[in-house]
Amino acid sequence: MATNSQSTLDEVDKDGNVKRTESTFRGTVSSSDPVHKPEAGRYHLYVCNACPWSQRALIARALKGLEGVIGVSATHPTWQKTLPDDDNDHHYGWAFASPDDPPFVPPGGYGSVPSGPGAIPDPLHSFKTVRQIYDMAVGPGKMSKYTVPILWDEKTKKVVNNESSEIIQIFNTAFNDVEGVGNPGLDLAPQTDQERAWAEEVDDWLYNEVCNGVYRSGFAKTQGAYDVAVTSLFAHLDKLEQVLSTRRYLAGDRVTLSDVRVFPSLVRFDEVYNVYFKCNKKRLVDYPNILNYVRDLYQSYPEGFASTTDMDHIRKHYYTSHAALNTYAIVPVGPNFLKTLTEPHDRDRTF
Ligand SMILES: N[C@@H](CCC(=O)N[C@@H](CS)C(=O)NCC(=O)O)C(=O)O
Repeated sequence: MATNSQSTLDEVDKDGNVKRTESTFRGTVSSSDPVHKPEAGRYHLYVCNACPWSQRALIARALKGLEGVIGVSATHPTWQKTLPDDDNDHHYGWAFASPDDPPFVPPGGYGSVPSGPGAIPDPLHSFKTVRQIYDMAVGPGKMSKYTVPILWDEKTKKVVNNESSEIIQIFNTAFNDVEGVGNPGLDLAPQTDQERAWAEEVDDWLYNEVCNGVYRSGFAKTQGAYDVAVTSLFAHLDKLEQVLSTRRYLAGDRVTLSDVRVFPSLVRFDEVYNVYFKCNKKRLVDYPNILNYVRDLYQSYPEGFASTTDMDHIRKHYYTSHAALNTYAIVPVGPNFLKTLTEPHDRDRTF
């Protein structure tokens, strides 16, 4: 396993398999937590709109109506040098910008990328990079990776949690008694023991083989590692297609956290993973049930699923951030998947 990997791109074992390290901060917000109590205006969410794990947090925040209670900042989609004045530091990662700032030059030195309207600078500390957030929380040089999303506690100046699957659970439960929450009664958790067991199983294989499976395919550093990852990815997309032939949502008769977890990976598939990560055995549009499921979420819950889908940032980020994979930072034309998403679906008639 590569040590001190500074990005998922470099987290590979000796056989070229991607091995994602666990998230570091696993705290929670709760009235029974000794430190992080639920309060309006105390917590801030740092994201990149292009990042699927960040979009999970944005969807949960929007569905629960937490916009007035938890602020958000969104980085520029193109990675930058995070210590630009230090010639001995070679880390590239997330940097903040405002839509009026000059375009960023991608890491390979070619091209020029405007932030687009989706970038939101940091209002709390005017942080220039995500690296500075971690440096403030734990001190410089303590972290080897600087990932988003981050749930930040402004009162203690600490990172509460940087694991998307847990941030969405915090958003679902922690702030329901706080004034100003738009949708405190909405429960995104599975409701019965049976649904909970099923959700756990589905979440597990979807995370390993699909959501992370696209990265295991796209960042693999040997043919063998890629072959294993991509074969399993399509076997599990076939399985998802089957699952969605008998149920409208993943884990129950309404939207749950399982849908929140998988949607961001599916919505990126045809624009990015199919091309950039070499996941091109099939496209998402070749799976009728999956396609209509994504359309259903996008159209039926636009505040959660559509408003948080920033296809401009999605396309810009992947194609312009990794000099080793796309030196000249050319963004391919794409199939206009957003248009496909607005076309009619059959889910309400089928279920
Ligand atoms: N397990 C984390 C993964 C977060 C993650 O890998 N985020 C990516 C963005 S898509 C990141 O910030 N990568 C920075 C890097 O690899 O240097 C979660 O689900 O929250």
